Amino acid sequence: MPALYVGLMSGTSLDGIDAVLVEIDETRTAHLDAITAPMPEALRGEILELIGKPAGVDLRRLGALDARLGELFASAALELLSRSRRRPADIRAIGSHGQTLWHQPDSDTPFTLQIGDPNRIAERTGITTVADFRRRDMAAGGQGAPLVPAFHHARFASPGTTRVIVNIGGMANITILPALPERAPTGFDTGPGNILMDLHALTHLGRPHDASGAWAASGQVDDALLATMLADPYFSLQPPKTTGREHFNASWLQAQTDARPHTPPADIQATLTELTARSIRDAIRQHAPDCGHILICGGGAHNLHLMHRMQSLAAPLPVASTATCGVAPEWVEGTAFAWLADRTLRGLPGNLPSVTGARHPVILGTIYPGRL
Ligand SMILES: Nc1ncnc2c1ncn2[C@@H]1O[C@H](COP(=O)(O)OP(=O)(O)OP(=O)(O)O)[C@@H](O)[C@H]1O
Ligand SMILES: CC(=O)N[C@H]1[C@@H]2OC[C@@H](O2)[C@@H](O)[C@@H]1O[C@H](C)C(=O)O
Repeated sequence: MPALYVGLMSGTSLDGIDAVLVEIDETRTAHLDAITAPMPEALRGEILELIGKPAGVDLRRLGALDARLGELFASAALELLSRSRRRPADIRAIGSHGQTLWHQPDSDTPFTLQIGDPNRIAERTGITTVADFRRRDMAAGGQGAPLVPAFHHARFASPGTTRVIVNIGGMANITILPALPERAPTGFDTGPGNILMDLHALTHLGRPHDASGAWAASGQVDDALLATMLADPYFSLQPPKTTGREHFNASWLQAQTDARPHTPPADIQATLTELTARSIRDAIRQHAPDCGHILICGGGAHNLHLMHRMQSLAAPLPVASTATCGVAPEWVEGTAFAWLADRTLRGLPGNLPSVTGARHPVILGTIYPGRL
């Protein structure tokens, strides 16, 4: 019997909350409807302030933010239901990723912190909510990310062809789906996705992103700057590996551009776009030399200049959007968290140890019951 789920995703770009209505049965996952609820500017500012000054966190603000984000996630789910004319009773569960505030998998005490109180989501919507997906994988020795590769495998694997799924959100991550179905998928974060381009566009254009990459397309790549950026040790680390705003952030960008004070802003944008495209291409070349097909998802799929650069760097390999395989690129992550919630409710593991480095597969997440 198919069941309906809602996937909620608020990613590292902080551009909004994706809420996706998904129908799942034994053999198929189909997304039926979706909305993006805007992230209120004040909340976005508070999140960035907390992430930017981790040593000076005010616990009262952190607690309040957790509660307010939970309410916002609940509102996004209810808005989606009202738009698609469904009642809470029609929905088996919500899978909520939460908002990552900090992710530190490689320290003495590894931890990852997502907020957006799931109790509030369950209480406001009355729907059973699954959340806190990353920490069990980390407790089992994994990176706690990326988690979407298991869904990529279920939805996009194509026996006979090695496919690479590339998510270009704030950060970028790849999933390698081997041609031989008996081989386990692999994957990792390749580095920055849109985050550095977004930061630079905000500073110089006053806009949250470089629409379609038009500004980057007007500039020239600064090869020396690109080489310095690519020399960042993260790019040569071997997987399993994950990264985030803790490393690739405004200070990182400032340090890079300070070293090249004469490079015009449009050229820096062209170079940042090239950094994203090159680091993804290099990761695919090194880790999936037999790749036959690249599929792109995440908001970066809407950056035409970035897509052209990916196509040109990967040629003759075909590079296409996941839309060509039936899932619009902006809804893949939300759909994945609905799928992961279904795995949890069915008592099935959601992590891939071959991706996260965990010692073994685990059932991910915590279940917050809906209304009686
Ligand atoms: N039309 C567009 N032109 C250029 N860039 C775009 C466009 N639409 C979306 N983007 C980019 O996509 C980003 C959002 O992508 P997405 O929602 O996949 O990220 P996320 O889920 O927040 O991040 P992550 O996957 O790292 O958690 C925006 O911040 C912007 O940079
Ligand atoms: C800690 C965290 O939130 N990581 C995100 C982030 O955004 C992209 C990349 O870095 C990926 O590792 C992960 O998200 C996706 C949804 C994942 O877990 O697959």
